[in-house]
Amino acid sequence: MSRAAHPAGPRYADVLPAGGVGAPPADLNALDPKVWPITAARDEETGQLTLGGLGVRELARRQGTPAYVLDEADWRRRAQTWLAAFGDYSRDEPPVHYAGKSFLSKAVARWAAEEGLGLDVCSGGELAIALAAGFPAHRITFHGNNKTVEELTRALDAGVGRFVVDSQQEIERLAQLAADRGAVARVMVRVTVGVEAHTHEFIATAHEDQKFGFSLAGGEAAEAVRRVFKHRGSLELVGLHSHIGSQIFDTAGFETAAHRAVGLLAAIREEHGVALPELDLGGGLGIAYTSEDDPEDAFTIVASLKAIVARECFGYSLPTPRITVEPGRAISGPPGITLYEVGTVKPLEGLRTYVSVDGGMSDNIRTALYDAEYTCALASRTSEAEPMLARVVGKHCESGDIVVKDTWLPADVGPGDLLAVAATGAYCRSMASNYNHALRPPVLAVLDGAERVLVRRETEEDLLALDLG
Ligand SMILES: Cc1ncc(COP(=O)(O)O)c(C=O)c1O
Ligand SMILES: N[C@@H](CCCC[NH3+])C(=O)O
Repeated sequence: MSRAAHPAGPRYADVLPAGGVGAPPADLNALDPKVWPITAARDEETGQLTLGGLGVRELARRQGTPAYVLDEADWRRRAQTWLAAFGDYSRDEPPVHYAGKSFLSKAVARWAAEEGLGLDVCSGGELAIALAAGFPAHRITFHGNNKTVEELTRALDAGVGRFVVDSQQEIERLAQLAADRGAVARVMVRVTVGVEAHTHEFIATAHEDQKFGFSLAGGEAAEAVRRVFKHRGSLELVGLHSHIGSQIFDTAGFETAAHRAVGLLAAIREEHGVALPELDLGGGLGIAYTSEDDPEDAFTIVASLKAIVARECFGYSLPTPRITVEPGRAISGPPGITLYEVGTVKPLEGLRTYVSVDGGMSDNIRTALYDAEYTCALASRTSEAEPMLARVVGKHCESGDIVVKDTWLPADVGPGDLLAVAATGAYCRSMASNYNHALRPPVLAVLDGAERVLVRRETEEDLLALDLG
């Protein structure tokens, strides 16, 4: 082992593992395939991380840091896998709708279109990107608890395929807007199924005390269905929608959600004589942010969802509806990494070493917001230095500006080194901010040894252009 470059910093043997960090991995240079994109590898000669056949040193030299890098092959493979898990389906009604909130750009919308996915958007902005990319409108689902009249109008005019209605007011608004145009909007009713998903409070969405959906227990969901049926000329009810939260590993939550949603489907048939054709169980399928996470594969999840719904429907002698899902993170998360350059290293005696990078909470708010955990690796080279307990922090004026709370890095990490944080393809660029007037990093796609800028880096001119003085 080489000598540590920061002798004042804690050695792993001297400190208790903090905040869930386990013992250091046997090989700090290894890239766990569960966590890193499929094409991630170490260059044999230089030791640098390569992605899509490109070395990160050259990439950083050309494009600068911080930068989000997306492995296009991995993204597409995940989309294909989710669709394949469903077997046969109509191309006009794909069973998998990619949740664009996780990350959407025109190129990504085109990848989704080419792979045959549907697309879930939840704002006028996401809709605008999808339409600008030429995404087929009939494969778009429009979500949101407070869609504006302008957004609904635009979506109706564009021919959006499904509206997931989320309030009584919205049902009335949409019915009116559709009637004004002589159109019929295809609608799903979002049902709050009362499931306590085992995930962070801020990303759980099916317990009673939150803003999304119509409560099943309170009877609001049945009332919403009645209201939609009242507007038969302008609204067509195509199914029910349930989304229980994010980063979920345990299918028990989906099981309960399906049980309760199918109960409502049965009640609807009883009351209205209609068996609705579709049940959307939402997204939320977990991914491996660290080697400790063990997500099920898409085939296992889909088979289990299908079996649960079929069993529940059999119990009610109901025809089994078409099942749809809306994975965001499970498609876009693992293919993405963030590349940073180290600026300063500050060993704190007896505690840990703070490694400051050139980004932070403005490009990844998930650590501060959800206590999210990430995996980080020295990317510009390999190192045989001993492991040091590190916290990777950003450059913002905030002590909670943490990118990776606890990680083991080689003790010789220093200024100029590149660090890569894995699984940042979802909810990092899409939740990025300009805090401290930071310039949001670019999104680069890498494939077969070439990179393409999907979203360019912001410039000071961009900042100044918004500020009218
Ligand atoms: C309605 C809905 N569908 C799908 C998703 C996508 O979730 P995830 O990216 O965790 O799969 C979300 C976000 O949580 C959501 O709110
Ligand atoms: N943004 C969240 C997920 C919730 C978004 C959709 N309801 C995350 O990063 O995990």
